[in-house]
Amino acid sequence: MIKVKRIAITPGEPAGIGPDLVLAMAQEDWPHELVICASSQLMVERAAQLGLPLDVIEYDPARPPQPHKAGTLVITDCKLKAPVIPGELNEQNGHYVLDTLSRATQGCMSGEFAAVVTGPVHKGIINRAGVSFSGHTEFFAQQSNTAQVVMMLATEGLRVALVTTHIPLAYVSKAITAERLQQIIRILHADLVSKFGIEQPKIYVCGLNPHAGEDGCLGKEEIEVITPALDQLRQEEGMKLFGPLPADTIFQDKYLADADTVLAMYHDQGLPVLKFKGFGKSVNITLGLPFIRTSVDHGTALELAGTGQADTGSLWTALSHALELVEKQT
Ligand SMILES: NC(=O)C1=CN([C@@H]2O[C@H](COP(=O)(O)OP(=O)(O)OC[C@H]3O[C@@H](n4cnc5c(N)ncnc54)[C@H](O)[C@@H]3O)[C@@H](O)[C@H]2O)C=CC1
Ligand SMILES: NCC(=O)COP(=O)(O)O
Repeated sequence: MIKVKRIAITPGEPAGIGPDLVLAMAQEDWPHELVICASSQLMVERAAQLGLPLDVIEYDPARPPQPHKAGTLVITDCKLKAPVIPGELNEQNGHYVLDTLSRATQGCMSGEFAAVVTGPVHKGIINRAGVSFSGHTEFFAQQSNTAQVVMMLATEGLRVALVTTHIPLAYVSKAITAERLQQIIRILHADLVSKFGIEQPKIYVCGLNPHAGEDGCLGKEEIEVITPALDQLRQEEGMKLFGPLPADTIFQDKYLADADTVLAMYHDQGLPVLKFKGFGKSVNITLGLPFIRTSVDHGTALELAGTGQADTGSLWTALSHALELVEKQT
């Protein structure tokens, strides 16, 4: 019999679809306890707007974890700073969102929670609230004092990891140093072995420039940085790395049938392909953190908040994936 674990869930931006999705997911039984880091008032109001039954249970860390029962929500209350209107961002609640993430981090770091699953946040409104914030990935890394983490999204038949995450395109080339690339690949390799049970991961690496630089006439990063960094890892650490290959032709069956993951150089080089294949059925996983963190593949979809039209597919995938990782760990 499996031991019941506590999984933290952060619904994210209160005016977005995160609360709706969490409420919809809560309508089924789950084998582990789900602890929602959010405002109880928000969840009760949104449940009423959606016409969903809800029995709120105040979170008690002293109580042994219980499997999640359909129609209930165990909530560790985080106070809103302002009332919420679905679909309307309010910068006064920027700090509320960060409070929910900090509560989850603190619980994951102390061992209170076995994992955290995050709903979508709105990066812009958190910045408008006066906090420099580029994403959960960077926030959790900073809060857990982790120097380097890796963003990887996965859907049926494809995993895509990123060398750079939420930075302007103009900064990407400078950010791709041999040191960073090697750190990222080591984390990716280690987690594919330990978390995904792949003995000798095969990592297919994209070039940065069109046609992977075309022998240097369309850009020199492949020759000066990427190829030497990969060669060193192949020779000294025995990793199975392929490339750098042109990003416009790497995503074809010939390579994907063999690849355990594709490593893209930047956000919009890899994620559009992944989302074209599996938007709404993908999970975002942060590798290299001292705890398990999975997330949805989509954003706040403000126009759908409170309508009951938002699709729960990605949250379901993210939660199922977190539970798999938790069970594998034990
Ligand atoms: N995990 C996270 O916290 C993420 C947050 N974001 C943030 O979300 C905000 C809005 O970003 P957008 O680029 O507009 O992306 P979005 O994912 O919110 O919306 C893109 C399109 O997909 C639709 N959509 C998204 N999720 C859906 C769902 N579950 N069911 C049905 N339709 C859905 C929306 O209605 C819209 O048409 C931004 O601030 C962005 O930074 C974006 C991606 C991930
Ligand atoms: N495109 C992924 C995204 O924006 C979510 O990033 P994060 O908030 O999980 O770091």
